[in-house]
Amino acid sequence: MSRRGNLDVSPPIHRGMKDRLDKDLFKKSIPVLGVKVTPEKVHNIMKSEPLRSHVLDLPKVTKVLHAPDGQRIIVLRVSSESELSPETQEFLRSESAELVKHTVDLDYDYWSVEEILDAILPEELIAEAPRGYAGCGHIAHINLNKEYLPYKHIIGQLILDKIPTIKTVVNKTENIGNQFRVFPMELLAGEPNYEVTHHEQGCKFVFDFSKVYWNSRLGTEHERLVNLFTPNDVVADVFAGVGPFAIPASKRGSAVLANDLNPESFKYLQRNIEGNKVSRYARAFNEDGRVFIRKSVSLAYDRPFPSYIPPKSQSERKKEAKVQRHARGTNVPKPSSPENRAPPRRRITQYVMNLPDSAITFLDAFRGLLSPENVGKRDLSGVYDKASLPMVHCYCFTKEFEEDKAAADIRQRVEEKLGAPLDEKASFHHVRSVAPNKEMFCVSFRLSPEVVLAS
Ligand SMILES: C[S@@+](CC[C@H](N)C(=O)[O-])C[C@H]1O[C@@H](n2cnc3c(N)ncnc32)[C@H](O)[C@@H]1O
Repeated sequence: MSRRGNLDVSPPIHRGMKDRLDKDLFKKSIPVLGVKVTPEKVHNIMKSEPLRSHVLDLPKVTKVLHAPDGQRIIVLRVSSESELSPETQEFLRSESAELVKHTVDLDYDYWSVEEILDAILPEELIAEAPRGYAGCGHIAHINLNKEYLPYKHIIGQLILDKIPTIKTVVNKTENIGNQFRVFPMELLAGEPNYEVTHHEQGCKFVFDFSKVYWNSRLGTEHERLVNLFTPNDVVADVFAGVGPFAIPASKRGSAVLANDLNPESFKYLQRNIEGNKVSRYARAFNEDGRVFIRKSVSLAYDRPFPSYIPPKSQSERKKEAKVQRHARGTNVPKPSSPENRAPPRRRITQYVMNLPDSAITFLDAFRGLLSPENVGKRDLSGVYDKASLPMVHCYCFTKEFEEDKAAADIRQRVEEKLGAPLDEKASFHHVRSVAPNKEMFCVSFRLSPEVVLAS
């Protein structure tokens, strides 16, 4: 029960309400006392020591009212005079303040999602009741356990009504997504509009939440990896989704080949590349991951990326404009752009593989990656160097919770697929606990000559 002083301000209980949220039933009138004073006295009396602690302090409820006779009423959190101490009563008399009756009316808009839910759910369901949602643009996404399903539309309507930025509420209906990691979902409340605009790492992502993979909980991991990359890198993102690694990496100057097999992800990936103005450094592909890995070296070699030019500061732009104005009409040669001087980027330096269920099973695609059978007659000498072959960042799940055991389990599965040992510098980063006995890790390692030149 929610109390303010002696007042019970919790919503009325309506257990058993299921299919439809009847907002009209959430009304409560609470009798209280008010102190009637002249407008000039309001401030001093409210702040005075004897009265201060008795003034009503409910969020969203006015504490000073205008009386029809021009006086003001300071609303108190007591319902009878006997709840005021003798000193307070004496103080009010000395100020010629009159005690009057007043009613505080609360309705549906007053209470929070949790307070109303607690008034509706059977008592045995309250402790474990869903207390939050994952937000993605204008969509709130919840994952209800089956005992809460009879209340799903009420829960959806509550979130919709109470959270101003939310326009659509969905429930994930199964835990098993399809090949593209897209989960079936049902609309609980709001508009059936699933195209969202979501921001991460200063980039804007547009995508259809019902047709592509997106997980806002991976934001920190996306950022961690992108921070490892530099403008010297050419990154091949094998399972790119709508671009949460690829777009921020290219915005920071890395060149990126981004691939996803889901045609919907590919469509939004292209749209996000354009929308974030990174087409110079990012290209989208729509291939199976294995095919993409095999082609990646040739893709970067045949159509190298221009070197990175950092955006000019305002003062640099002004200075350049001045030089150009000065040079106009004279024979002063135009300064050559830094792009013309720096070599183009054609060597892949990083592979990102975020498909944790099965990414490890794609690792054999790196065997013979740089072999003539895979790259044809292309001359890779001077491009790839045995000592600095590409890094691979491969996401995976393991049942092992302890870092040592998890690393041993992952190492064994990775080495089996690569057909070669990982070097001792390989690192194993714990990303998050997905479920009991399901830990997500990222293993990062450098490809070895033995693997990439295997026949
Ligand atoms: C777990 S999501 C990761 C997406 C994105 N990188 C992220 O971090 O949010 C895996 C992605 O792999 C794509 N995918 C699944 N199977 C694939 C395959 N065989 N080849 C290429 N992409 C695939 C899915 O469509 C999905 O977008």
